[in-house]
Amino acid sequence: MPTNLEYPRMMNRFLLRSTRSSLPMTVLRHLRWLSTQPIKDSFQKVSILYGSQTGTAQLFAMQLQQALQGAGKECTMKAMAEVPPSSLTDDCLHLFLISTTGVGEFPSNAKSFYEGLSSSKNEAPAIPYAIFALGNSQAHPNHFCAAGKALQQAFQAKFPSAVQVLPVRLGDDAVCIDEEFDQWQEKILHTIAKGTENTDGETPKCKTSTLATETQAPTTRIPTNYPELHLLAAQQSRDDAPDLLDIFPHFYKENCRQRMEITYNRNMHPHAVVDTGLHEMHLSLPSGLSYETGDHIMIYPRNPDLLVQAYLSHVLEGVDPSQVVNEASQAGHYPHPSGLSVYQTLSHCVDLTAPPSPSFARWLTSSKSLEYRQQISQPRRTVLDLVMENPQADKVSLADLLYQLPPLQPRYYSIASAASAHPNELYLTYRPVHYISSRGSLRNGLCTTFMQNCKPSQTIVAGLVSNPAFRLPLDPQVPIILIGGGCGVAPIRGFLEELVHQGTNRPKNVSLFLGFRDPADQVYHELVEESQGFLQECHIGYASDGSLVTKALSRKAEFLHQQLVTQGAHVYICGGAASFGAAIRKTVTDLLWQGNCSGTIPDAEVATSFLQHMSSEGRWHEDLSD
Ligand SMILES: Cc1cc2nc3c(=O)[nH]c(=O)nc-3n(C[C@H](O)[C@H](O)[C@H](O)COP(=O)(O)O)c2cc1C
Repeated sequence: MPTNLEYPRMMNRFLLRSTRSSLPMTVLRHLRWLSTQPIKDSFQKVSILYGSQTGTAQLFAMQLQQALQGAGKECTMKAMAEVPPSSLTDDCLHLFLISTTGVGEFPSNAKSFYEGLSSSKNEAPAIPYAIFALGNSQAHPNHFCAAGKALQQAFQAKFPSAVQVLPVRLGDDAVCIDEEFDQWQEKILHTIAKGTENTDGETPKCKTSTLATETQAPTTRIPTNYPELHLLAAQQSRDDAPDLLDIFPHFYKENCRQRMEITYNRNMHPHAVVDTGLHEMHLSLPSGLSYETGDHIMIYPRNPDLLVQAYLSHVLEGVDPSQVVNEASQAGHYPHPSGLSVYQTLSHCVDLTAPPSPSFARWLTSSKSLEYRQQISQPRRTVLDLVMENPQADKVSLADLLYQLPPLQPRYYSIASAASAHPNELYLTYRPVHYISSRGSLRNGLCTTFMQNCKPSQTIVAGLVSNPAFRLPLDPQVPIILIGGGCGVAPIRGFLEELVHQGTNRPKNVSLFLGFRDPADQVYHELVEESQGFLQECHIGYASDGSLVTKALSRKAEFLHQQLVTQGAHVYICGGAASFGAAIRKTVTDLLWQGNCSGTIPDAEVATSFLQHMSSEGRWHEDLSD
């Protein structure tokens, strides 16, 4: 799920609902079993296990650990890969936080656990456990929380005696995952408290039927129970260092430990009054590094200096930015590299633009009845905003910030060039995000603004990410349908360039449907012209005059029906998940059955399963952003 365009997380459409009557039999069986077991001792010890690709599940795991330790529990936290399934015991509650990556895949630090579980023999004891799954339903509707669901199924199949103490919770990036996690965490604390308080022999009750629908705000926690930070006098300040590669290379993911030089970075529409047009960046590849057309790239941004200064002046008044956060003191709990100065940590390691978690926001605003989505996450209010708006509130310590804010994560982008045409460099197409929040403040996308401000000859820290599910078919006779909206043109540009580079023998069997805001966004005229030799259909439309891609697709219903149903075409959809991706999926589903061209797809249900079948056959490819 690349983000050539950074949008704030899409907000709530629906809440997950789970009722006891809709629970599978296996879960009901476990719940009945649970109600007869003396579980209070199991909950004295808690083990948190996370599988996280870009850090969110890990951050939630850390918050959970602090909340549990604050509640007096003995609590460990590890990546799932560090723990073999055979080591799980029944004297400890196991809490899994697991995201989904790739196309329905396990994060790399959870894969070995799942493989071990899948090959286990059914001899495990009654292990108590609960799962919080992370995913994005808009960007990945067919693989939503696939890893979390697969983990639960493997538990049920392989460890039939294991006890699921809460139904699996599917946290959705497209809704408000921080709030969903907060509610789940509250349930966990509540369940544990009930289990351990239950000293009179009464059996603990697991209120499964209401768990996923209750939305009352948690009120109790104040996030201050983390270990103390030890600060040392500055040795030598390197605050101007553009990255941490020389200072702390392990800060970056393994495939991201290289600098790439920017050779070109330009607004493709230089006369625009507002600088939100499509931009193109070229990066020179270090020797030995190669990519395939359709791959992604991860880029590490840093917080703008002005923002770091603002936090130092208004939030952390009196903190010396050159002091070094001491290595020895944090004993494995500190979430950032120790040995860095406060300034470096604020620049590179914490996301200063992220909204605080629900509990931190409540604490900052001294409000227990805060409407988190409406008041914090939708307008993307930051700790800086809340501190400046609530001068009477308690002072935020350096530890509050460093333990509570999400770690600054790399952002994914689709590569916009063909590897065959540019083996030593790659292109990115991105749109700088600047928008006015619902409370009237100007917001800038962190990574796109960082990229926009980069100059040629500067370097950035980046890494290639293979995307094997997003490749052109090897057989040139197979028809191809490319559908892109806005920044979704990036991977399509790569494919067109690849096809042009393959030469003139290609049959005329590629259809191109591109949609932009207005004609100024159509920055790839020349490439489209060069592609005419193999383009069977070519539609370029603009929202500004109503010539939408969905309308063009509907006009071509019969042709598309034939391509999809009888010609075995491959379809590629690239753009925003919530707006573009969902609209294209609906249009294609409708045209498949409403045109009733062949009579083989009689209704919407059959059309939907036809698309799912295309997806499992590897003919329906999506590259959608949040
Ligand atoms: C490259 C990539 C691929 C993803 N694939 C899926 C997916 O197949 N299914 C899904 O539900 N969510 C998917 N997501 C969304 C993540 O699961 C979601 O953003 C989650 O909060 C990330 O958690 P993490 O930072 O702990 O890895 C994907 C995200 C990225 C960046």
